[in-house]
Amino acid sequence: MKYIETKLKGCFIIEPSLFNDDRGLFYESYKKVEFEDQLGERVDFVQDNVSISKKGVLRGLHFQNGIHAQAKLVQVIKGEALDVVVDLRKNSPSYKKHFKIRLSENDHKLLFIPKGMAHGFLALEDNTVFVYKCDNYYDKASEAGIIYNDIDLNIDWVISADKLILSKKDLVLPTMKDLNI
Ligand SMILES: Cc1cn([C@H]2C[C@H](O)[C@@H](COP(=O)(O)OP(=O)(O)O[C@H]3O[C@@H](C)C(=O)[C@@H](O)[C@H]3O)O2)c(=O)[nH]c1=O
Repeated sequence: MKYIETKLKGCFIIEPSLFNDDRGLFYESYKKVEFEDQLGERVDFVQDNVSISKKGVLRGLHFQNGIHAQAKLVQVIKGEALDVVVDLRKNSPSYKKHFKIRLSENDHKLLFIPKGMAHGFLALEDNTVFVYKCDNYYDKASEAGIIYNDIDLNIDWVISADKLILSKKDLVLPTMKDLNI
């Protein structure tokens, strides 16, 4: 497995070693000892999530507040998604910067998102299956987010706004300015 740090410190792209044979494909998608060794920190995942999205569905940009903050290890096992991470760590050199990556069933890449980031993704195909591990439980009261089209972030979501499908909750998320970020 290859671990490549992104421009956001502590946020890694993971490229598994792929084993193709006559039957198909095998790869390890997560190996705790190697993962923690590469990251240089301990991460105890406690919850696994799956979401299935139609093409054009945008989920995000989400995070959980305070002690409920979550690090996430995300991947797409069917379809394709544009994954976006925003650095909200005030002391970080990449504070308020975002990183984008396409994750798909074809490249088998994963992304590790440390605590202190907002996360969202856009499904680029119907029935995109997004699978992720979290190191903290879902806590409804701690849910928070930033609106996907925040002017200061200026994220290029690659498809036009009229084709995006968002939840009612995500359509009314505040801006970074509203949140004093
Ligand atoms: C996230 C989550 C949701 N739910 C419930 C709440 C709600 O009724 C339903 C759908 O929730 P949401 O609309 O918040 O789901 P979704 O918009 O897919 O939320 C997710 O978005 C991506 C971008 C992330 O990074 C995740 O951490 C998470 O915030 O599922 C849980 O039971 N456990 C969970 O961990």
